[in-house]
Amino acid sequence: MPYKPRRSALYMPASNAKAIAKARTLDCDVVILDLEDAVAPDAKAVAREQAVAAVREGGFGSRELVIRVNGLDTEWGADDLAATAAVAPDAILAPKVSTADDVRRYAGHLGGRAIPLWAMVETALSLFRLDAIAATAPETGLAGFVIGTNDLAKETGAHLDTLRTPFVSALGLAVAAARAYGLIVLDGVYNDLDDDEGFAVQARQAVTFGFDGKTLIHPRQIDPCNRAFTPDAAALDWARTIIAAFALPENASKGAIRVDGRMVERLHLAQAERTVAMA
Ligand SMILES: CC(C)(COP(=O)(O)OP(=O)(O)OC[C@H]1O[C@@H](n2cnc3c(N)ncnc32)[C@H](O)[C@@H]1OP(=O)(O)O)[C@@H](O)C(=O)NCCC(=O)NCCSC(=O)C[C@H](O)C(=O)O
Ligand SMILES: [Mg+2]
Repeated sequence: MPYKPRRSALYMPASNAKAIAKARTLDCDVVILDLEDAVAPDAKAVAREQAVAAVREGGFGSRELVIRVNGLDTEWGADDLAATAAVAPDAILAPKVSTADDVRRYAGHLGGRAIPLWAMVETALSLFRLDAIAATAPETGLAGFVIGTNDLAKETGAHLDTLRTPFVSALGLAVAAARAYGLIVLDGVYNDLDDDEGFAVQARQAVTFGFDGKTLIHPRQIDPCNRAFTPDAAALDWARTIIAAFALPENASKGAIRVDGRMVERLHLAQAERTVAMA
């Protein structure tokens, strides 16, 4: 499968027509039209109509277009799923997934259409069910996890700091569960819109955890996020050095070699190839 960048995934309320129009010009890899928590109850119907119209009209170029629906336990969830499944966005994002059966319920509302499902990891219960939730991928079309640190903080009573100290183990386990079943995995949002330094610190932490990208709430977070998730010149040089070393005839049958004083194995070759593809 060719590498598809999901470094920056910008949420916007689908009730905000101006934001949707602006998204077509922004440098994010993924656009998430939100029907859920960013939309007030009396704007839910308009948001749904505008999200559906946005998919129909297109104009988002190479950006992936994802719609986050309301939960199936709300009065809007089933209608959101029916309307969005009919226009088939690049993925449908299901909120507040707690169990494997929750994913099956969302998948059951897609009318048999093969639309990738992404699941929010944002309930306390989900943290104990990550393996079972991710394992539904072949049967449900589950293709991604998106972390929801705001809801996790709300449910657990934890205080969110820049480095998400209360959730470090949860973040690591979510990445591991996603990788175990071939899902993509996106980090949560950074709420402090004017704190560029804090955002950069958190984005670097997300890269360290192995996330594919980070969800965002404002256009000003896109460039620093893309920078954080794009391999820098040193990483790219090192990746190319590893690829070149394994391409030498004398290394053709070796599993581990010495490169610039470091042990390098074929698993590092695979990582190096991914780095070059990302760059
Ligand atoms: C947070 C905001 C409400 C701030 O809005 P505002 O103060 O109006 O922003 P600015 O004046 O700075 O906007 C400048 C221009 O940029 C456009 N803009 C702003 N935000 C977005 C956006 N997200 N997408 C596209 N365009 C955006 C404005 O329209 C201005 O444009 P222009 O007039 O042409 O200059 C607002 O940023 C916002 O609504 N953000 C998204 C909120 C959202 O979607 N939240 C839901 C997801 S977060 C979450 O719930 C995660 C998870 O579930 C969890 O539990 O953690
Ligand atoms: Mg949430």
